[in-house]
Amino acid sequence: MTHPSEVIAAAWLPVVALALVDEAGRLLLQQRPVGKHHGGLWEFPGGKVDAGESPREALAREISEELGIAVKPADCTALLLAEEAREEQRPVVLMLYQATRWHGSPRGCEGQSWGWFTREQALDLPLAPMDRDFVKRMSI
Ligand SMILES: Nc1nc2c([nH]c(=O)n2[C@@H]2O[C@H](COP(=O)(O)OP(=O)(O)OP(=O)(O)O)[C@@H](O)[C@H]2O)c(=O)[nH]1
Repeated sequence: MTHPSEVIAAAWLPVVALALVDEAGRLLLQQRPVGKHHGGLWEFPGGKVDAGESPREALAREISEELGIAVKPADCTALLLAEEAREEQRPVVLMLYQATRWHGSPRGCEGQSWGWFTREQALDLPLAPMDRDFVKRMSI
């Protein structure tokens, strides 16, 4: 029998993203590769939740793959939620978490541009739509 969670996953795409906040209150943002959905726009690091993963497990995996740093799932706090329709594809449901603790120094493991930005600097970037909404709603 099909489990209800499989039916849900077939109808929408669960994506997690992490707002890493440094001691100065800046946010880590990275640029999406050109040619992909939202190519060239800036976003929080993260990605799709794989089958069998919890959102926080997916975050820890994606952050390690993309930035080469270790974040403990328990240090990621759920923050905000947004949803975006896509033509001919499942809508994305983006879950934003926040962390102020990690191990290691971030680097662009996938060749992406990235940096630390104040809220105002972030809002001056060409952000992905849901990410712009998140930064506006954040109280850092
Ligand atoms: N990781 C991430 N994805 C975001 C953000 N905002 C946002 O709209 N998305 C969208 O969420 C979807 C899934 O993200 P992803 O990073 O796994 O996408 P991808 O195309 O790189 O997947 P792939 O690694 O399987 O090729 C993409 O359509 C992406 O544009 C964000 O802040 N972080």
